[in-house]
Amino acid sequence: MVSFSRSIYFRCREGYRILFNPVLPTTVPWQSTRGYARHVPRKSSSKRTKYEKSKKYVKYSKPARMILSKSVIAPSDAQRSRWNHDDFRRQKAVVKQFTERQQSTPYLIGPPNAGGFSVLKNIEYEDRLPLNATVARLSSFESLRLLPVVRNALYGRALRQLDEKRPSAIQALAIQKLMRLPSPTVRLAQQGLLAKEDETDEEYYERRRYRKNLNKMKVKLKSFLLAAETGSGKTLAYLLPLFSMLKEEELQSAPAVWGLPERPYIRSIILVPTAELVQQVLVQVKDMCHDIKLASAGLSQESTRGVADGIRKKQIDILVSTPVPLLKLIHRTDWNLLDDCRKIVVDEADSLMDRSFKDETQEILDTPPRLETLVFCSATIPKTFDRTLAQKYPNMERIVAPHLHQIPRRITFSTVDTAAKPFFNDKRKALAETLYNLDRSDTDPGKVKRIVVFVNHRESVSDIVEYLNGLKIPTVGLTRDNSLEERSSLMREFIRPSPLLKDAKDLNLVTGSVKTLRVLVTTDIFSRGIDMQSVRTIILYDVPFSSIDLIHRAGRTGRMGRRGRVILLATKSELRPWLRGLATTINKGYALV
Ligand SMILES: Nc1ncnc2c1ncn2[C@@H]1O[C@H](COP(=O)(O)OP(=O)(O)OP(=O)(O)O)[C@@H](O)[C@H]1O
Repeated sequence: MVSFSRSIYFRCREGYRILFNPVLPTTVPWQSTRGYARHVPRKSSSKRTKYEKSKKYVKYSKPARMILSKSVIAPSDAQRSRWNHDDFRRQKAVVKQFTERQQSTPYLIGPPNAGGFSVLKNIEYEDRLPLNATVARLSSFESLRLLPVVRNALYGRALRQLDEKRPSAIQALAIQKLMRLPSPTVRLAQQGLLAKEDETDEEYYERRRYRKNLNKMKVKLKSFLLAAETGSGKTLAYLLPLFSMLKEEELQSAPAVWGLPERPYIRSIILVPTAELVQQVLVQVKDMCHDIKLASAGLSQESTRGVADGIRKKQIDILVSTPVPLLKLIHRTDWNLLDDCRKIVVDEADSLMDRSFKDETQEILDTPPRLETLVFCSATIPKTFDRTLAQKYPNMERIVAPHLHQIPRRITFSTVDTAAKPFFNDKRKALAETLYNLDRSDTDPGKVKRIVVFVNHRESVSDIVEYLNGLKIPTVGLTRDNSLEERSSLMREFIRPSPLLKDAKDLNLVTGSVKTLRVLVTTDIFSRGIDMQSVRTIILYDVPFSSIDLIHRAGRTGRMGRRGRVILLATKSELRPWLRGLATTINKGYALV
């Protein structure tokens, strides 16, 4: 094996070539090496793309890391003869030229030839919020501008099991930014333009006149994007400021702020993509709102018509909903149901703004006449989502956590080559063997080990469940075809802490061939947002369609500081060079693209 220290061209995703100059010689295949990279136009001018010919074409190099494949490190004679010796001189020049630009941390350019897998926006280090200074300063909830009633509910309800209650990075940054200015409604109250309990008739008419004029003025919408890695506490990052803002508005004015006291209203909405997430978020909202004294409700495709119609008659501070049922309700109502809605949170925003949901979500966002605060929240920023946001909300404030698009380093990622002996490309065999190994491993001693297996298509679920149960490995399957009750009861089981083995007789573990496992086989319906705290191992039975799916599926484990393990099963045809390098990329903590 030769030591490799020379420039090398890579064909990168967009079809351009990248000239990569390693700084250190490397001899180990798949080793990630540090160097400098720049785009290089194709030699033949007829083959150059419009962009390569344009003046905008960027010529400078950037610090970069690359996973080098075997053919690069141990090249064949034919490959070696193609290398141009001039490159070596050029490499020196490039490095010299860009030593001043070295301050930024090296980033991963992305797996070469990764096809459609890489779809995320590459976020430069400079665009990620610096963690150290700001977050160190905001290391306790007391240092954040939250109403005491909200902080008490947080300590007494959401984080009651924790001895040390500290905000996560995204929570500190989000609360600080969202609570920076009083909301327009609070400002109106401070100017005496909102109803008071004991106002005289003159005051009332005076105030209505002012308000009428103010209402005609367009409210300036403040929009935010909260983006942080999975399991980093984004739900509380938007809930705490939302509770605080709503309560602050209430405390500044009499109950009649929102119109006549008897009139129904919806003051804020949290949009989520699935009925399971409505349930999960609503449980947390209701739990805290019990102490904070705010009214909440939930709406999803599983809600009965009676529940939906009931929402029109209530005074609701926070409505948690999926887009389509809410839109149907808006259409069925002959007044503007969202007349008083001033705040909207779009959770899992990249999914709600993609092709399947975009029109419905946007229609809801355009309905409230006086929307003041709009918060998008996501663990991934795909390129298309980024373009939509830039187009629709150019003034949006982006709160991007430093580790976005990284799979947390406490998660160990490994790949099983199912082509190897003794599986011979039989994935089901490889899965069973992996499960037997996990059964014997010493993670979670004395407890039931919960394992989630993700597949790409729901048709495969029943097949795998049948196979594993045939081998006496206790397995359940879950797809959209199951009823909401079945889905909820399984979700509850996997969300709760793992039971002790001696208490788990009903799981059939005693008669099974494995003694500690409980396996769930499912599709992407379980991959977003669901907070499965006791799941330590995720098995990716199929290679996910894209880096987005990979991040969300892997993110069901290793949540909020816990450890986890992700195992990818890949057949020979799936195990392309970039996929081999993926484990190294992830385990070294590089951001995916
Ligand atoms: N400050 C905190 N300290 C400790 N645990 C916390 C804190 N904030 C939230 N958690 C817990 O962390 C877990 C993950 O939170 P959450 O579900 O909000 O993550 P997320 O970032 O929305 O993940 P995803 O992107 O997968 O939806 C939850 O169980 C939550 O209760």
